[in-house]
Amino acid sequence: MKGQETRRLSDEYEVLDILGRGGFSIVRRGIKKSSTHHVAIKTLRRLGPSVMLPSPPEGRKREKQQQLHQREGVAVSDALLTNEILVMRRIVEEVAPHDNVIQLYDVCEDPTGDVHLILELCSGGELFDRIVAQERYSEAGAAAVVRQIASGLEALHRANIVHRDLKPENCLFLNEREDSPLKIMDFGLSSVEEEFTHPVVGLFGSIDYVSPEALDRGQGSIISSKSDMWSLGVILYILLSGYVYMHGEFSFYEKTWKNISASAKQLISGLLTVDPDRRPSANEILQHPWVIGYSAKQEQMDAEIVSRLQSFNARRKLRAAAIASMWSCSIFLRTKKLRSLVGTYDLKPEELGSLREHFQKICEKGDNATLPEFEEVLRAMNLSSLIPLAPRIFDLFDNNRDGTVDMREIICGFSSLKNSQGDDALRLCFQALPEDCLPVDITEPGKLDEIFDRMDANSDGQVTFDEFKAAMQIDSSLKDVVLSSLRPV
Ligand SMILES: Nc1ncnc2c1ncn2[C@@H]1O[C@H](COP(=O)(O)OP(=O)(O)OP(=O)(O)O)[C@@H](O)[C@H]1O
Ligand SMILES: [Ca+2]
Repeated sequence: MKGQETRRLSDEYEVLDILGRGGFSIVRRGIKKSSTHHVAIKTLRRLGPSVMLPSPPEGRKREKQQQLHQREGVAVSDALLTNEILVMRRIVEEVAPHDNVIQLYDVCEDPTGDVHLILELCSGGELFDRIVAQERYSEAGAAAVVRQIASGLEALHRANIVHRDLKPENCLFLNEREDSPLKIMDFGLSSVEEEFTHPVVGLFGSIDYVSPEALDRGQGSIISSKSDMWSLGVILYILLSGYVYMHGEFSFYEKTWKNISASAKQLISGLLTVDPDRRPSANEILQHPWVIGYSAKQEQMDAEIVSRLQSFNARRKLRAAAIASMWSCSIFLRTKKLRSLVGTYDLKPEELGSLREHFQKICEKGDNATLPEFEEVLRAMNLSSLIPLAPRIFDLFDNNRDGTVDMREIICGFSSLKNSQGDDALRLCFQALPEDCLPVDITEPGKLDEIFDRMDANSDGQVTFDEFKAAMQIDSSLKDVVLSSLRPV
């Protein structure tokens, strides 16, 4: 990684298509202009003035602590962002390059405060996607996966970095080749063992893979590198059975596990040991006979396990898609701001339809509009009273600060303006979105209700803060919704 000075992303990189979205980030493909090297660009948005990319080796610890403490009063999204950058920098200094840890090439910071992490591009897909697509799947194949994750963890743990959100979605293959390295990524929730980590960081993370000591926030529960080993145990449990591991319900049910080698079961039992001190370390399991491949079976896994794994993966993806749609919740929150700008500007359904048409006609590049294009749409619709406000409205919707807005979001915003009830607004949001950008089932009758019911634990038709918090802990992806709502607009 080179110099720390603030440089604009667009000077050095050409930004291409979207690879994925996170809670308050967007990841896009990019090309380094000077070398045509392909990269992934993860853009994180921050509040307030630009701070603290550099950190000199001497007295680094104290300085970082101060920086974090100083920022304690700021938004959650900011604390997480700061954390991710600190951890990535530590990886650059003490871990990289490593075959199984995502590499950070560079950091760019825009004058607006947005930070772009220039990362190694992983184009080989997610861990489980590849496993279920394989024609042959054996214990030996699963062992190769565990070996790679353990090897990455060993290097991270040696640098005192705890990932804290290890899950299959955060393991990507570098390329399409069969022998592609598997990379651990997404350090947004990670921590450095001997350093201060903003407590808010611990609020998030996927409950399915989290260790008992991380779950129990009581006194004396210390999150250490052993917490990652638990998560690896859960991943392995799923890899070899196709069953989701439930806390406290851990068994090697006779029928499912009868063909799995004793050595693999012994490893799982070790990793899923409640007492972290008795749980093996990454370094230790790298010597384990099953992990090195010595005692891992070569035979094709039972068809039943493979098909269960496939359906687990499908369900997981569907859930992720539904939750990604909930991300549109943020549209609702933004609508409030829009209302404060333009009042209850009532657009009739026909007008909404024509807004969409105009956008489609005028926007050159698919769904995204520039400010002049947006103004042109307003003029075409005889909404000239809104033109003086156009830059501010535009700004409200320009999530990633790239000078364009997604016209679908603007339509959603306007369509929900007159409906002050959140529920209705949300429903409208989904209706206004073109069908092809929604997960298939979200428009099904009852689907949205289901999502709300899930959050509304006492069924009084309202989601209290406590219910919301509980839902967030059960389903970490809900943090997307929260974070988007905290995102500055
Ligand atoms: N280096 C990369 N190469 C290819 N795709 C990537 C890369 N980094 C991230 N992605 C894609 O972008 C998505 C979001 O990235 P990431 O998980 O880092 O964001 P996040 O904000 O931490 O998300 P979350 O915490 O919600 O999982 C990933 O699921 C993945 O599909
Ligand atoms: Ca992620």
